[in-house]
Amino acid sequence: MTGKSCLVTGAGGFLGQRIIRLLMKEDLQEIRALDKVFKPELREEFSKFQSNVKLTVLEGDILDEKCLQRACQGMSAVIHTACVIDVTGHVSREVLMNVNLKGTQRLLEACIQANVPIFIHTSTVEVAGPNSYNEIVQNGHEEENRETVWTCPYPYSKKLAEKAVLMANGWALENGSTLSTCALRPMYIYGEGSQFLYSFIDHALKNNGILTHNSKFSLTNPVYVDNVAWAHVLALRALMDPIKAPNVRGQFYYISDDTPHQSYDELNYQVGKKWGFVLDSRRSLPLFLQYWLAFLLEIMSLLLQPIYRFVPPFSRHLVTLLNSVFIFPYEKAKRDLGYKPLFSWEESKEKTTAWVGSLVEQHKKSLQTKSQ
Ligand SMILES: NC(=O)c1ccc[n+]([C@@H]2O[C@H](COP(=O)([O-])OP(=O)(O)OC[C@H]3O[C@@H](n4cnc5c(N)ncnc54)[C@H](O)[C@@H]3O)[C@@H](O)[C@H]2O)c1
Repeated sequence: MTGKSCLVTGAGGFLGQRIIRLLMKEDLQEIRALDKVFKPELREEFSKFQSNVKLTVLEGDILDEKCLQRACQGMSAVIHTACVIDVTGHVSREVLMNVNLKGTQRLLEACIQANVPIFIHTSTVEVAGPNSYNEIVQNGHEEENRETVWTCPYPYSKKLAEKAVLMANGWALENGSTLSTCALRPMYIYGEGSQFLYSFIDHALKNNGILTHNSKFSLTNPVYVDNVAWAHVLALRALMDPIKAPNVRGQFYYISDDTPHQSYDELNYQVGKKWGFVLDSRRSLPLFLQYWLAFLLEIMSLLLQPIYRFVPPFSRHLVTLLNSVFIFPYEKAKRDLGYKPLFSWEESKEKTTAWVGSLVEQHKKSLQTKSQ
């Protein structure tokens, strides 16, 4: 990849910063890290990297066309992870559609104008479903062409964004060459710094160490964050490799690893048990009741819409997402990208557990300070 460069959007996020760290070890000339906002600690870490690669940090919005033009200028590739994730309904539909779909479309247009020939898009397994908790997917694969039927903004905007990216494969650039695109669909991502894991642990810390247990019926294959980041680096290498690229252009890949199949709650427990966290042992409502209750709450929200914004505590989509068997191996990524997880389950669990331990420590310290 000598003399090559890469722009990473969402570079201040959970996944984006891991991609930057791995890219710094690649044979690249320049990396541009773009995000709406960077935490000061991360900026400092980035400024201290010892590497031959030039790292430029850009603060800007992917909806800002001028910012995108500047960011894309002279780049050989774009890895697009910037996104707003929300499955609770707290973020407005408009924001999700704008950032996730319009932002992706604008970035594609900026690549055409700036002659950036490679575009790697971080999609999500959610573009494929699950559509019903009754449907069991234990060995899902790319050839099935699964598609979410939900119109809630996160899966919907991600589905349309991925379609836009894959459709753009083969587009002519201003200089006459063509754009190559591909999309990666990671499973639920865990690891140090996960905002979801953080909120589960934070909630449990305020609840005597009891972890919520509302995804009892799910069976998924979560993936460790550095393994997902690694898949992005391999996708970049593949699209830059004239021999591998023809197989990868216009394709999407499920990205998982060797993390054992488990429910989301079980994963929280696995990385929290060392610190005394336990799963809530109370019985929960049968799934079909949860689902219909969610439906009633959604109707209530719709009726109240003209006078009040009522966000239901859970939706049919969330009940389905949290209670489905939805598992996708990584065979196609292995075949085309040479993907093999960098970290085993044991290593990933150990790192994540240590991070959970640091959250527990922080919590204890903040309690001590309050009591002084
Ligand atoms: N976290 C998961 O479990 C998971 C699972 C599958 C796929 N993904 C995908 O991975 C990608 C990264 O997710 P993440 O978990 O790192 O999320 P994250 O929220 O930590 O990172 C997203 C980053 O995008 C940035 N961003 C948002 N709006 C922006 C804008 N308008 N302009 C510039 N930057 C903007 C945010 O500031 C944030 O730093 C997303 O595309 C997501 O759909 C995540």
